[in-house]
Amino acid sequence: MTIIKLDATDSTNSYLKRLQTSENVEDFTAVMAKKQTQGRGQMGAVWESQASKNLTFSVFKDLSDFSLETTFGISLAVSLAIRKALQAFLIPQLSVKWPNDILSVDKKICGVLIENVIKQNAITGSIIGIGLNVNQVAFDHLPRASSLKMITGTVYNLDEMAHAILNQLKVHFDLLESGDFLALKAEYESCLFRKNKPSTFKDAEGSLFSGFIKGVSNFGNLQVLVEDNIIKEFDLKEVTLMY
Ligand SMILES: O=C(O)CCCC[C@@H]1SC[C@@H]2NC(=O)N[C@@H]21
Repeated sequence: MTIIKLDATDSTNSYLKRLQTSENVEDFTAVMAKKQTQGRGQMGAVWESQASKNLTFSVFKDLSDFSLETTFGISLAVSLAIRKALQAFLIPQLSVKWPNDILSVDKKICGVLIENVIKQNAITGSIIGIGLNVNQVAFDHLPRASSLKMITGTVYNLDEMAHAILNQLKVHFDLLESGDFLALKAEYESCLFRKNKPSTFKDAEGSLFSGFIKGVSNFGNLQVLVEDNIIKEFDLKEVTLMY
């Protein structure tokens, strides 16, 4: 597993995307940058991260020989791999906020941006961008963000953390490849943030509604009990969990 280390780039996801169009990139090649000038988050958001304090890295997963039933499998493997790696560092109360934010003690410590590489109408690879807040100690205007250092008081080595996540990514993609999709989904649902708790959501029009998260579909849609016996499914563009 090659790790390319950069002092700065626009976005490690964009860097890896460019690299794989110009050369043959091996499975699990990773790009790590001390600083991103245009870090990207989900749904077009900006990802901000203090230089040299956190992990901002992207991993290329070759999917050309991978039989993938649904792309949600990638999301499952990635979220659970990060969670497992962090468990080994004894990070407390880890949960996954749908679809793939990692929380500790109900605060967001890690965001994931998965971008698929499509060639001739088929998904041939995935660029998995991981922003893990490690040693940063303040997040102005982001009251729900935190870092490993803020939670445990420990300063962590970024290289060690990256290797631990890479190893777990490999383990979890192997599980996915050997047909463990439903087992991974069950594990994901067992650590799903606010599952079965009364929660408030915002729909695409901006209206609030309440319900209980029950799980996820095989395609990764969030299943919410909105009224007695009525479960509705939402995709990422259709709903935001307001906590
Ligand atoms: O929660 C989110 O919105 C996803 C954040 C993903 C951030 C990471 S940092 C490394 C990689 N490069 C990027 O530009 N984004 C991802």
